[in-house]
Amino acid sequence: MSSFLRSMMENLAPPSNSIAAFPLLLSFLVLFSVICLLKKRVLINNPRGTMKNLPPSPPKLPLIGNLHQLGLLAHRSLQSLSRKHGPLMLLQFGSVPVLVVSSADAAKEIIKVHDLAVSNRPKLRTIKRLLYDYKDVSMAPYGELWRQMKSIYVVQLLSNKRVQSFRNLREEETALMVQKIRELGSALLPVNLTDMFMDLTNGVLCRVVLGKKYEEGEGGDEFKTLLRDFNTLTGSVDIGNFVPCLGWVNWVTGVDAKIDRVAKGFDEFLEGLVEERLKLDTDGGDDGEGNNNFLDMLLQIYKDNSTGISFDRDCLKAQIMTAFAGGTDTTYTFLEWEMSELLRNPRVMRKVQDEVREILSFTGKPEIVEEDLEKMKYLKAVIKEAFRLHPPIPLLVPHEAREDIRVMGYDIAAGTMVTTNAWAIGRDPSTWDEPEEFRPERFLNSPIDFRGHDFQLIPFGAGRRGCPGISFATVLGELVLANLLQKFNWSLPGGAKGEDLDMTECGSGIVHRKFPLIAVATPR
Ligand code: HEM
Repeated sequence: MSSFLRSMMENLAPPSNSIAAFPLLLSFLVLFSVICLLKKRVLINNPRGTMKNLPPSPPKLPLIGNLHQLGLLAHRSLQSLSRKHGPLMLLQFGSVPVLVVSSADAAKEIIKVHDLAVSNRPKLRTIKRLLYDYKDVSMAPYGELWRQMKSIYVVQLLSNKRVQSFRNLREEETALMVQKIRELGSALLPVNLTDMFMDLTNGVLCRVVLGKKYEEGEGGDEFKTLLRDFNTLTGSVDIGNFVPCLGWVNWVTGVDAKIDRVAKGFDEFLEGLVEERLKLDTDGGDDGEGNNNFLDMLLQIYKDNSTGISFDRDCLKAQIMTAFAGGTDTTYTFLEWEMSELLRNPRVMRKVQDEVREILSFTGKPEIVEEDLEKMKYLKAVIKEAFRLHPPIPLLVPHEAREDIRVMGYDIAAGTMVTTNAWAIGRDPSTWDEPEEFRPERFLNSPIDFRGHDFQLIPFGAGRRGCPGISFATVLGELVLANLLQKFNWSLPGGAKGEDLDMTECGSGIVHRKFPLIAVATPR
């Protein structure tokens, strides 16, 4: 409370509990608040003599601003706030201004007009410690290091040609999962699809990124735990980022110690891998995947001085971490939601099964191969619809404005964090007819795609900082889904109906199912 207000109240306060002076006190308080608000507005609007038109904001608390309004599922809380305050809304997380983007038009204007200006990432304390001082491509500030790493990802590690080259590996890992499901199904045992998808994506990413799989007993368990902790830590809100004087909270709650343990555990693991690979190289050995893996490709660039690209060992390890962590949980979460929606919607399940089975019987082949996927139009529509309703990272990855910009008539200051609510955009009734319904037909005669050109569907983000793993993730998703639908009939345990399936969400960065997806597979 300001000394002015305090002294005014002291002067006005009657000696007894008399209420006689109350209306007068109230009038003064109202007048004082109005003066304060006007003064504040003039200060905000006119720091250098120029009027600023800020986006609407909900009221905030001292010190923490709007942080208390985030809730456990931030994408949902932000959606309800944006319904009140509009598709461009300015929140305050402690000392950090945060622009929340909740409509396709607003996202389009930001990416089409201001992509370069918002291509920074905010500096977050947990990320700094887990990702080698922001040396990985996903959280590096906009600049030379990011440009070089992103071009390695786009041109070398995840180019269409490279993604094609992982085809055998994808088919092998999918066949392994199908075999496990078949065994459970034949023994009339339910299948934990969440575990199956986690193992599958873990296996694929291990082979693609590291060149080999880590099974249980070979450090595989420890690796999985580290990865789970990594994703939980990077997705959680660290209040010290926004309210520096509360930075000690993570120390008291033990989160700091956990970050140190995970960072150290991963560094030891990655260091061991790099050493092992460098030694193999000297001995002229083979790593099992014919050097067609990210680690070997990155090592080649790391050692080769003629490419014009140079990075240190920490940077190398940071890229491996990102590819692995960025690719595994997102892809398994996407498979989990996709199958959940099919189990909840038997009509759609039958229709997509008919399509997959018909195409396979037409080709006369015993197994689905990737060329067949091209013909599966309804399956592709199912995947788009699942991405619309369940983008695995509902709030995408935050950006940061590098300079002052003007969006839809509002002034946004340099340093503002920019968060896009892809989840809310996918359910916006002004864009989508019956947005809460799982209706893949809406995509059948529509050119809308999720590759970053159609802003009403952006589960992978868009623009310069958009995800380079789109083809990698979708071709795997299509192959897995087509196999599961072709080879098995699916139902829920105990004869439960689709509408009984619990769809509760959980998690803050990557949002997955709260409860594992359990289903019964009947082999055909
Ligand atoms: C369903 C699967 C996936 C989803 C939904 C997804 C989603 C995203 C999103 C929302 C972003 C941030 C975009 C933005 O800032 O605007 C991102 C960035 C990124 N993703 Fe993915 N991703 C997936 C799979 C993958 C895979 C498989 C890889 C690599 C193996 C990958 C690597 C990356 C990288 C390196 C970035 C950082 C790009 C940058 O900052 O320039 N992602 N992803």
